[in-house]
This record gives sequence, structure tokens and C-alpha cells, in this order.
Amino acid sequence: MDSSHMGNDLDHVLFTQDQIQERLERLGEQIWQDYEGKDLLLVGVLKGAVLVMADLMRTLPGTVPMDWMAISSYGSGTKSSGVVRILMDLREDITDKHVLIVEDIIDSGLTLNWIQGNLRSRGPASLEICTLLRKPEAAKVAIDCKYVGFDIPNEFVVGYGLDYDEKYRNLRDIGTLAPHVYS
Ligand SMILES: O=P(O)(O)OC[C@H]1O[C@H](OP(=O)(O)OP(=O)(O)O)[C@H](O)[C@@H]1O
Ligand code: HPA
Ligand SMILES: [Mg+2]
Repeated sequence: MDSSHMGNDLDHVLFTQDQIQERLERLGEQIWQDYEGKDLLLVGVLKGAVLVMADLMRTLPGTVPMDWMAISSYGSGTKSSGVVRILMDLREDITDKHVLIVEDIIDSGLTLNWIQGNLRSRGPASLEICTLLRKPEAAKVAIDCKYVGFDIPNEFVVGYGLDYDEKYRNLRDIGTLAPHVYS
């Protein structure tokens, strides 16, 4: 879905699909250099990270495996409940692997804080994070994130995998919603 299909639900576009692809190319180059010769496993967090994973992994110039976890903390609202649940666990044993978590957004940081703790307890060789978006002003816990696509203001965003009440994930760009959508 293009931004032009959003009617008046879209307030403004923050990043176009081209800007997103361009940034992912750069992140992919950096990741490929950093993990040269290492047993890398990409771990995506469903559902938001689906599109980031799909596009990021295709920028890499060699083969790399992926696995997925499903976590829920937001429900249908726009604020993190802070209560994290595992809906689906990894299939892979990550012991001694170099794990790179792939996420769409770090907002309060509560989700990744919990995932990091959970995965660290399984004994990976290393554990790092790649997120497309981060909201520095919204942080409730500090997250050490090695690869960040864009820092954004503290506004609720949708598109490119990010939803509001399960809607707008298939918007190609990333943008903010008009206030009438929430009310
Ligand atoms: O830093 P936080 O405040 O914890 O927020 C970030 C998390 O919230 C969203 O996922 P959500 O739980 O809404 O599920 P989804 O990925 O299925 O949309 C997003 O994809 C991140 O995983
Ligand atoms: O800004 C956001 N948009 C969509 N989902 C989210 N999950 C955390 N923050 C956001
Ligand atoms: Mg998510």
C-alpha cells in the first residue's frame, strides 16, 4: 500500500521506502563486515520486524540463517503494557552462536530489554541488536543497540511492518497517523 492509499489517515511521511532501503543497505554493509567469519544467526521479532528482516537480509552478500520469536507487549493500543509474553519461541539452539536481533522499533525499550535478558541466558557467543527505528525520548530502560537505522521523535508511527491495531503494516513508507484515527 502506498501513502496515497491512506486517505486522510496519514498525517505525514517520515521515511519513504527508498530512504528505508538506502539505510538498510548501509546497515547491511556494516553488519557483513563486523560478522565476517562468524557463525551469525538473525533473530527476528514477530510481527513488526518481518519487513526489516526481509529487506535487511537481502542486502547481505552471502548466505545467513534466520529464526523468529513472537512476543507481545502492546496489545491493540499505542502504549507498551510492559508485560511481555512469549507467543512463539525460537526453533534454533543459540548456544555459542553470534545472535543479531532484528527489530522494527525500540520505543520504551521494555520489549528488547526482556528479550535480551531471555536470550542472554541461553549462552550465545554474542548478542547484538539491529533496529530500524529508535525513539530516544521514549526510553524507559537504556538499550545498548549496535545498529540503528533512524532515531525518531516520540510520535506513534506506522507502516513498513509497524501497526496501529493491526492496521497499516503493509504501508510501504513509514509515517504518523492523523489524530482522528485514534479517537
Ligand atoms: O520498546 P517497546 O516500547 O517495548 O516497543 C517496541 C516493540 O513494540 C512493537 O511490537 P508489538 O509488541 O506491538 O508487537 P508486533 O511486533 O506484533 O506489532 C514493536 O514491534 C517492538 O517489538
Ligand atoms: O510507534 C510505534 N508504532 C507502532 N508500533 C509500535 N510499537 C512500539 N512503538 C510503536
Ligand atoms: Mg514487535
